[in-house]
Amino acid sequence: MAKSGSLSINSENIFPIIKKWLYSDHDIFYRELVSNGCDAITKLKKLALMGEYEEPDGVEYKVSVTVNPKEKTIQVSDNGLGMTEDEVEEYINQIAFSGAQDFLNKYKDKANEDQIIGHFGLGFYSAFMVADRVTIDTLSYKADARAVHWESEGGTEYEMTDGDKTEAGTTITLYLNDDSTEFANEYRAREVLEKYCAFMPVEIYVADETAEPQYDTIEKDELTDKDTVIETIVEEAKTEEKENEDGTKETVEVSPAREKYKILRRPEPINDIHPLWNKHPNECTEEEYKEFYRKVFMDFKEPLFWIHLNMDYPFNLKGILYFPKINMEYESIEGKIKLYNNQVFIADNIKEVIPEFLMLLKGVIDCPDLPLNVSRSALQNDGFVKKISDYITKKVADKLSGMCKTDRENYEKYWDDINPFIKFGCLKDEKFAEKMNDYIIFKNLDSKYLTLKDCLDANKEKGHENQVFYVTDEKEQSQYINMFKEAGLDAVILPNAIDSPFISHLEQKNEKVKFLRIDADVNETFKEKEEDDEAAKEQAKKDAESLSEIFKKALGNDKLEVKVEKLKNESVASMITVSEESRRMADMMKMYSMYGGGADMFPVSETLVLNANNQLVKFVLNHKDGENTGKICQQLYDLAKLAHGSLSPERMTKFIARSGEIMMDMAREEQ
Ligand SMILES: Nc1ncnc2c1ncn2[C@@H]1O[C@H](COP(=O)(O)OP(=O)(O)OP(=O)(O)O)[C@@H](O)[C@H]1O
Repeated sequence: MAKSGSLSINSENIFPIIKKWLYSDHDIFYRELVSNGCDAITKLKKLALMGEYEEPDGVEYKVSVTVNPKEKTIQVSDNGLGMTEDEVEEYINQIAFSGAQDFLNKYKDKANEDQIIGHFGLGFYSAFMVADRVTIDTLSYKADARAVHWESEGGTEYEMTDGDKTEAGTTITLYLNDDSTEFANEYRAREVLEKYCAFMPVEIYVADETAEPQYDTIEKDELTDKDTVIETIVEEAKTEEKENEDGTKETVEVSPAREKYKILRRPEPINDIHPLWNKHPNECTEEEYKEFYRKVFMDFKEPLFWIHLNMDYPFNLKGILYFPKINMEYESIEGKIKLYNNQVFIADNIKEVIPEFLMLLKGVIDCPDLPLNVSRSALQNDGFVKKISDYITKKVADKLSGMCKTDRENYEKYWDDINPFIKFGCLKDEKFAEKMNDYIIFKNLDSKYLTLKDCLDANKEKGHENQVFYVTDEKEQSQYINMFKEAGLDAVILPNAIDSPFISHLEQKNEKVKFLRIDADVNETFKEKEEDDEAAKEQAKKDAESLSEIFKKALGNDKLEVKVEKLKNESVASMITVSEESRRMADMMKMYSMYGGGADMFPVSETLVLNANNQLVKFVLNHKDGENTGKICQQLYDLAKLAHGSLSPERMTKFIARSGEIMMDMAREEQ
């Protein structure tokens, strides 16, 4: 048999396009060739099961990748079903080629963002991305099949002759082009194969033909039939001289003579052919889940918990989603969901399949039914893909709500870590929000966890119907927290950036409910009852106007909002309140300003609240033009500001100088 032909229909341009188009990740040729080898083995195993093929005794199915950096070659060998001459003609010369051509016709004009997921569908011809010359040596499993040798340079012309393969299977040899020699490096090969093939269903071995052989020494009883013994090492018995009671000496054996073997290092497959996600959840242990997580994500912090997805109908989907432990202060939250198709890695974080908010998790999803040889935008509009995404969302919500109902203790324990994720999910996905509605909890000032209803009920009792008070920063808002506690009021702690949009979302859903930061206003409970006496009211009004004037003048700020209240707690002189609306608006602008908007367009409107019951405030009112009045006003304003967070550097410098002066005055008085 000798046959040559041209693959060319009008193919001159095709291979340059393949090379260029896939330039960014042409390492996928490894995946394509190795997965073809796995497929060939899986098919042969099926034939054997059906009785159409008799397996040779002791057959070990495997795909071997052998690199040779000196010759710049790569061989991918399998002992699968192989191909007859007719099959090479059909599958390689016609189908594979037309497959490659189809693929290009469809996608060559598309921009990068419309990339085909994982470039499925290119198959065997991806070899030409990295090789100038490719050969196939194959022998079909069929009884009287003849071995075939196929070769092609540049991928457009081929030659077929008799081959010399004697065992069923296929060996593909790539003669790498000068740009791609890196792939003949064993470590590079391992890196690529570990990325794409880590869970393929047939054992994959990698070796460098040119590397020096490596050896191990094993005990005699560890030897198996598969080992190649290089040398038998005889360790002589160890003896010791021992003195008997009667003073005579004797030599005793402490360890017997031993035989050991020096063997060729046993090859280890690079993959795990039984990934944990394929096991039934009932059969997996906690340690197995953790081990799998460490191995796949190289994250040595333990995950909080996980969800094992296992579905056969109406579509096939398996996977494990982990909730990672997040250190909010130092890390941005960035998850990783690896997508597989029948144990073949496709890509990370494909947002068309996995709901965006789930991208914060880490996990693996294997879905053989996914139409992956289509473009991303087509995937996005695919009803089936939407169903998959909905299923995953539902499973996550079920797990969380189930935990809240039956394992509340752990749910609370994890809440601080998982709540940003849940809140993000509620904002992004209406269905998820609905399912999670009753399982959103809030940590209060006593570190207890309450539902929204609990908070509303408690506040209603205290006369604050439909209001929820919250703290965003326990240090900055400590003055207010203390006042709240003294008054027997409660607030919830919402420290994360996501909380601000989340509470707006809750307010939209529960129309009457209003969230107020603890410093948004002076709470009615802190104030003395208003006087009934008209004259007293009139006087209070006048005093307030007068105080406002004095402070504005002393602080040189006409626009300052001043409010005078009679607080029950006389020791409080001044405090700052910040209007809820303007603060939220400013927070939002701050968030947008990261994307180029102006943060200063919406200044936060703050009010200086003075306590008319406080002695210092009274002093100011009665000593409008006093020598120290200005200083006292400034100091009271700065103190209020300090209790509310911090001063600007400039203001802080003045504050320290002024405090010094005040103490100096006190010292002088004592003299
Ligand atoms: N190692 C192999 N052993 C046996 N047959 C093979 C082997 N490699 C390829 N083939 C045959 O050649 C055909 C074409 O291969 P190719 O990789 O181009 O596409 P595919 O595997 O069918 O599809 P895709 O890779 O796009 O999922 C295969 O369907 C298979 O029949």
